[in-house]
Amino acid sequence: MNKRDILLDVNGLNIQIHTNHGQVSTVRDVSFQIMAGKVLGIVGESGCGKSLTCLAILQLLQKHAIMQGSIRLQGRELTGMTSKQMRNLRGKDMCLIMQNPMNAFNPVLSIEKQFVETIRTHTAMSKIQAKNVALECLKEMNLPDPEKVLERYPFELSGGMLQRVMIALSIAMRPALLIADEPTTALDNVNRRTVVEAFRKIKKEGETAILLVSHDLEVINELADEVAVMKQGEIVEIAPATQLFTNPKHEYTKLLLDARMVAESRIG
Ligand SMILES: Nc1ncnc2c1ncn2[C@@H]1O[C@H](COP(=O)(O)OP(=O)(O)OP(=O)(O)O)[C@@H](O)[C@H]1O
Repeated sequence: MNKRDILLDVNGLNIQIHTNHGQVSTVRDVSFQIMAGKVLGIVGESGCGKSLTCLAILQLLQKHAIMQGSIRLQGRELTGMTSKQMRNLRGKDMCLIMQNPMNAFNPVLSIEKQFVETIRTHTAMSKIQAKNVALECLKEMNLPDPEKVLERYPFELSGGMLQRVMIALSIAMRPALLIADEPTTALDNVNRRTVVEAFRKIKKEGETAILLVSHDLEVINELADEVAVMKQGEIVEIAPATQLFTNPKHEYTKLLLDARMVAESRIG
Protein backbone atom coordinates (compact mmCIF):
# COMPACT_ATOMS: atom_id res chain seq x y z
CA MET A 1 0.00 0.00 0.00
CA ASN A 2 1.43 3.36 -1.01
CA LYS A 3 1.28 5.74 1.95
CA ARG A 4 0.57 8.68 -0.36
CA ASP A 5 -2.68 7.08 -1.50
CA ILE A 6 -4.11 6.99 2.01
CA LEU A 7 -6.77 9.69 2.07
CA LEU A 8 -8.18 9.20 5.54
CA ASP A 9 -6.30 7.57 8.39
CA VAL A 10 -8.25 7.06 11.61
CA ASN A 11 -6.16 5.69 14.42
CA GLY A 12 -7.19 4.64 17.92
CA LEU A 13 -10.39 6.71 17.94
CA ASN A 14 -12.18 6.78 21.30
CA ILE A 15 -15.31 8.82 21.99
CA GLN A 16 -16.98 9.41 25.31
CA ILE A 17 -20.36 11.11 25.43
CA HIS A 18 -21.62 13.08 28.37
CA THR A 19 -25.05 11.85 29.51
CA ASN A 20 -27.21 12.33 32.60
CA HIS A 21 -25.64 9.16 33.94
CA GLY A 22 -22.08 10.44 33.44
CA GLN A 23 -19.53 9.79 30.69
CA VAL A 24 -20.37 6.86 28.42
CA SER A 25 -17.75 5.25 26.24
CA THR A 26 -19.40 4.96 22.80
CA VAL A 27 -16.54 4.36 20.35
CA ARG A 28 -13.49 2.33 21.38
CA ASP A 29 -10.13 2.06 19.69
CA VAL A 30 -11.50 2.39 16.17
CA SER A 31 -8.88 2.40 13.41
CA PHE A 32 -9.29 2.27 9.64
CA GLN A 33 -7.96 3.82 6.47
CA ILE A 34 -9.63 4.89 3.26
CA MET A 35 -7.60 5.04 0.09
CA ALA A 36 -8.13 7.93 -2.34
CA GLY A 37 -11.15 7.32 -4.57
CA LYS A 38 -12.23 4.14 -2.74
CA VAL A 39 -15.40 3.30 -0.82
CA LEU A 40 -15.33 2.03 2.76
CA GLY A 41 -18.66 0.73 4.03
CA ILE A 42 -19.43 0.70 7.75
CA VAL A 43 -22.18 -1.61 8.95
CA GLY A 44 -23.41 -2.63 12.37
CA GLU A 45 -26.33 -2.64 14.75
CA SER A 46 -28.19 0.52 15.71
CA GLY A 47 -26.31 2.52 18.33
CA CYS A 48 -22.93 0.87 17.73
CA GLY A 49 -21.18 4.20 17.08
CA LYS A 50 -21.26 4.60 13.30
CA SER A 51 -22.70 8.14 13.26
CA LEU A 52 -20.43 9.32 16.08
CA THR A 53 -17.43 8.07 14.12
CA CYS A 54 -18.59 10.14 11.11
CA LEU A 55 -19.16 13.22 13.25
CA ALA A 56 -15.72 12.82 14.87
CA ILE A 57 -14.04 12.85 11.46
CA LEU A 58 -15.81 16.11 10.65
CA GLN A 59 -15.03 17.42 14.16
CA LEU A 60 -18.74 17.95 14.72
CA LEU A 61 -19.20 16.03 17.96
CA GLN A 62 -21.26 17.69 20.69
CA LYS A 63 -19.30 20.15 22.84
CA HIS A 64 -18.93 17.94 25.90
CA ALA A 65 -17.86 14.81 24.02
CA ILE A 66 -14.33 13.62 24.74
CA MET A 67 -12.41 12.38 21.76
CA GLN A 68 -9.01 10.73 21.69
CA GLY A 69 -6.98 9.35 18.83
CA SER A 70 -5.72 10.60 15.51
CA ILE A 71 -7.65 11.50 12.36
CA ARG A 72 -5.55 12.42 9.35
CA LEU A 73 -6.97 13.65 6.07
CA GLN A 74 -4.42 13.74 3.24
CA GLY A 75 -1.71 13.60 5.90
CA ARG A 76 -3.08 16.55 7.90
CA GLU A 77 -4.06 15.93 11.51
CA LEU A 78 -7.65 17.10 12.03
CA THR A 79 -7.82 16.77 15.80
CA GLY A 80 -6.84 20.06 17.33
CA MET A 81 -7.60 22.12 14.20
CA THR A 82 -9.37 25.40 14.85
CA SER A 83 -13.05 25.85 13.95
CA LYS A 84 -12.02 28.12 11.12
CA GLN A 85 -9.62 25.55 9.67
CA MET A 86 -12.33 22.90 9.90
CA ARG A 87 -14.91 25.16 8.26
CA ASN A 88 -12.54 25.56 5.32
CA LEU A 89 -12.19 21.80 4.99
CA ARG A 90 -15.87 20.96 5.39
CA GLY A 91 -17.80 21.50 2.18
CA LYS A 92 -14.64 21.51 0.09
CA ASP A 93 -12.44 18.57 1.12
CA MET A 94 -15.08 16.70 3.11
CA CYS A 95 -18.86 16.69 2.67
CA LEU A 96 -21.46 15.08 4.90
CA ILE A 97 -24.69 13.52 3.75
CA MET A 98 -26.63 12.93 6.94
CA GLN A 99 -29.63 10.86 7.93
CA ASN A 100 -31.91 13.81 8.49
CA PRO A 101 -31.59 16.24 5.56
CA MET A 102 -33.68 18.93 7.30
CA ASN A 103 -30.74 19.54 9.66
CA ALA A 104 -28.41 20.22 6.75
CA PHE A 105 -30.22 23.29 5.46
CA ASN A 106 -30.90 26.74 6.78
CA PRO A 107 -34.73 26.93 6.96
CA VAL A 108 -34.93 30.62 6.05
CA LEU A 109 -32.86 30.52 2.85
CA SER A 110 -33.99 29.22 -0.54
CA ILE A 111 -32.32 26.10 -1.93
CA GLU A 112 -30.75 28.24 -4.67
CA LYS A 113 -29.15 30.62 -2.20
CA GLN A 114 -27.71 27.77 -0.14
CA PHE A 115 -26.55 25.79 -3.15
CA VAL A 116 -24.95 28.73 -4.93
CA GLU A 117 -23.33 30.13 -1.77
CA THR A 118 -21.81 26.80 -0.82
CA ILE A 119 -20.30 26.35 -4.27
CA ARG A 120 -19.03 29.94 -4.38
CA THR A 121 -17.49 29.77 -0.90
CA HIS A 122 -15.14 27.07 -2.10
CA THR A 123 -14.66 27.85 -5.80
CA ALA A 124 -14.07 30.89 -8.01
CA MET A 125 -17.37 30.38 -9.89
CA SER A 126 -19.71 33.25 -10.73
CA LYS A 127 -23.33 33.12 -9.53
CA ILE A 128 -24.52 32.05 -13.00
CA GLN A 129 -21.90 29.30 -13.27
CA ALA A 130 -22.73 28.02 -9.77
CA LYS A 131 -26.45 28.03 -10.61
CA ASN A 132 -25.80 26.01 -13.77
CA VAL A 133 -23.79 23.47 -11.78
CA ALA A 134 -26.66 23.29 -9.27
CA LEU A 135 -29.21 22.67 -12.05
CA GLU A 136 -27.02 19.99 -13.60
CA CYS A 137 -26.57 18.16 -10.28
CA LEU A 138 -30.27 18.35 -9.40
CA LYS A 139 -31.08 16.87 -12.82
CA GLU A 140 -28.60 14.08 -12.16
CA MET A 141 -30.48 13.25 -8.95
CA ASN A 142 -33.74 12.93 -10.91
CA LEU A 143 -35.34 15.96 -9.29
CA PRO A 144 -38.22 17.08 -11.50
CA ASP A 145 -38.17 20.72 -12.59
CA PRO A 146 -34.80 21.71 -11.04
CA GLU A 147 -35.47 25.44 -11.66
CA LYS A 148 -38.52 25.24 -9.39
CA VAL A 149 -36.63 23.22 -6.77
CA LEU A 150 -34.03 25.99 -6.54
CA GLU A 151 -36.76 28.54 -5.78
CA ARG A 152 -38.11 26.49 -2.90
CA TYR A 153 -37.35 26.71 0.82
CA PRO A 154 -36.34 23.48 2.64
CA PHE A 155 -39.73 23.07 4.36
CA GLU A 156 -41.46 23.13 0.95
CA LEU A 157 -39.75 19.91 -0.15
CA SER A 158 -40.43 16.35 0.98
CA GLY A 159 -37.79 14.54 3.06
CA GLY A 160 -36.85 12.37 0.07
CA MET A 161 -36.47 15.41 -2.22
CA LEU A 162 -34.40 17.25 0.35
CA GLN A 163 -32.19 14.20 0.76
CA ARG A 164 -31.53 14.19 -2.98
CA VAL A 165 -30.85 17.95 -2.96
CA MET A 166 -28.27 17.40 -0.20
CA ILE A 167 -26.64 14.61 -2.19
CA ALA A 168 -26.66 16.80 -5.33
CA LEU A 169 -24.90 19.56 -3.42
CA SER A 170 -22.27 17.18 -2.03
CA ILE A 171 -21.66 15.76 -5.48
CA ALA A 172 -21.32 19.26 -6.94
CA MET A 173 -18.46 19.96 -4.53
CA ARG A 174 -16.46 16.91 -5.68
CA PRO A 175 -14.82 16.62 -2.25
CA ALA A 176 -11.87 14.31 -1.63
CA LEU A 177 -14.02 12.58 1.00
CA LEU A 178 -17.77 12.15 1.04
CA ILE A 179 -19.20 10.90 4.32
CA ALA A 180 -22.64 9.43 3.73
CA ASP A 181 -24.52 8.38 6.87
CA GLU A 182 -27.53 6.28 5.84
CA PRO A 183 -27.99 8.19 2.55
CA THR A 184 -30.74 5.92 1.24
CA THR A 185 -32.78 5.21 4.39
CA ALA A 186 -35.40 7.91 3.74
CA LEU A 187 -35.81 7.07 0.07
CA ASP A 188 -38.19 4.87 -1.92
CA ASN A 189 -36.74 2.17 -4.18
CA VAL A 190 -36.59 4.32 -7.32
CA ASN A 191 -34.74 7.15 -5.60
CA ARG A 192 -32.54 4.72 -3.73
CA ARG A 193 -31.42 3.44 -7.14
CA THR A 194 -30.76 7.02 -8.30
CA VAL A 195 -28.50 7.60 -5.30
CA VAL A 196 -26.65 4.32 -5.78
CA GLU A 197 -26.08 5.18 -9.45
CA ALA A 198 -24.84 8.67 -8.53
CA PHE A 199 -22.36 7.16 -6.04
CA ARG A 200 -21.30 4.61 -8.61
CA LYS A 201 -20.58 7.45 -11.05
CA ILE A 202 -18.52 9.35 -8.45
CA LYS A 203 -16.62 6.17 -7.70
CA LYS A 204 -15.87 5.62 -11.38
CA GLU A 205 -14.47 9.14 -11.69
CA GLY A 206 -12.04 8.19 -8.92
CA GLU A 207 -11.70 11.70 -7.41
CA THR A 208 -13.85 11.20 -4.34
CA ALA A 209 -13.54 8.56 -1.64
CA ILE A 210 -16.74 7.62 0.17
CA LEU A 211 -17.29 6.58 3.78
CA LEU A 212 -20.65 4.88 3.44
CA VAL A 213 -22.62 4.04 6.58
CA SER A 214 -25.66 1.91 5.89
CA HIS A 215 -27.92 -0.77 7.29
CA ASP A 216 -28.64 -1.70 3.69
CA LEU A 217 -26.21 -4.50 2.92
CA GLU A 218 -27.26 -4.52 -0.74
CA VAL A 219 -26.11 -0.92 -1.13
CA ILE A 220 -22.87 -1.73 0.71
CA ASN A 221 -22.32 -4.80 -1.43
CA GLU A 222 -22.82 -2.79 -4.62
CA LEU A 223 -20.54 0.09 -3.75
CA ALA A 224 -17.96 -0.72 -1.10
CA ASP A 225 -14.40 -1.80 -1.82
CA GLU A 226 -13.85 -2.58 1.83
CA VAL A 227 -16.26 -3.08 4.73
CA ALA A 228 -15.84 -2.48 8.47
CA VAL A 229 -18.26 -4.19 10.85
CA MET A 230 -18.95 -2.38 14.12
CA LYS A 231 -20.45 -3.79 17.29
CA GLN A 232 -20.85 -1.96 20.59
CA GLY A 233 -18.40 0.79 19.68
CA GLU A 234 -15.66 -1.41 18.23
CA ILE A 235 -14.67 -2.65 14.80
CA VAL A 236 -14.90 -6.42 15.00
CA GLU A 237 -13.97 -7.16 11.40
CA ILE A 238 -12.63 -5.21 8.45
CA ALA A 239 -12.03 -6.82 5.07
CA PRO A 240 -12.32 -6.33 1.30
CA ALA A 241 -16.04 -6.41 0.43
CA THR A 242 -15.93 -9.59 -1.67
CA GLN A 243 -14.09 -11.42 1.09
CA LEU A 244 -16.41 -10.18 3.83
CA PHE A 245 -19.56 -11.12 1.94
CA THR A 246 -18.32 -14.57 0.84
CA ASN A 247 -16.16 -15.57 3.77
CA PRO A 248 -17.03 -13.62 6.92
CA LYS A 249 -14.74 -14.37 9.85
CA HIS A 250 -16.42 -12.85 12.90
CA GLU A 251 -19.53 -14.43 14.40
CA TYR A 252 -21.32 -11.07 14.41
CA THR A 253 -20.63 -10.52 10.69
CA LYS A 254 -22.03 -13.99 10.01
CA LEU A 255 -25.15 -13.07 11.99
CA LEU A 256 -25.62 -9.84 10.00
CA LEU A 257 -25.27 -11.68 6.69
CA ASP A 258 -27.60 -14.47 7.83
CA ALA A 259 -30.23 -11.90 8.78
CA ARG A 260 -29.99 -10.52 5.25
CA MET A 261 -30.45 -13.97 3.74
CA VAL A 262 -33.54 -14.60 5.85
CA ALA A 263 -35.00 -11.28 4.67
CA GLU A 264 -34.21 -12.11 1.03
CA SER A 265 -35.77 -15.56 1.22
CA ARG A 266 -38.95 -13.99 2.62
CA ILE A 267 -39.13 -11.53 -0.28
CA GLY A 268 -38.22 -13.94 -3.02
N1 LIG B 1 -25.98 13.22 22.00
C1 LIG B 1 -25.91 12.03 22.59
N2 LIG B 1 -26.15 11.90 23.94
C2 LIG B 1 -26.08 10.71 24.53
N3 LIG B 1 -25.76 9.57 23.91
C3 LIG B 1 -25.53 9.63 22.60
C4 LIG B 1 -25.59 10.85 21.86
N4 LIG B 1 -25.31 10.59 20.56
C5 LIG B 1 -25.09 9.26 20.49
N5 LIG B 1 -25.22 8.68 21.70
C6 LIG B 1 -25.06 7.27 22.01
O1 LIG B 1 -23.84 6.81 21.43
C7 LIG B 1 -24.01 5.52 20.89
C8 LIG B 1 -23.61 5.53 19.44
O2 LIG B 1 -24.53 6.32 18.71
P1 LIG B 1 -24.47 6.48 17.12
O3 LIG B 1 -25.47 7.54 16.76
O4 LIG B 1 -23.08 6.69 16.68
O5 LIG B 1 -24.99 5.04 16.64
P2 LIG B 1 -25.22 4.48 15.16
O6 LIG B 1 -24.40 3.25 15.03
O7 LIG B 1 -25.00 5.55 14.16
O8 LIG B 1 -26.76 4.08 15.22
P3 LIG B 1 -27.90 4.16 14.08
O9 LIG B 1 -27.57 3.07 13.12
O10 LIG B 1 -29.16 3.89 14.85
O11 LIG B 1 -27.85 5.52 13.48
C9 LIG B 1 -25.46 5.12 21.11
O12 LIG B 1 -25.51 4.31 22.25
C10 LIG B 1 -26.16 6.43 21.37
O13 LIG B 1 -27.26 6.24 22.23
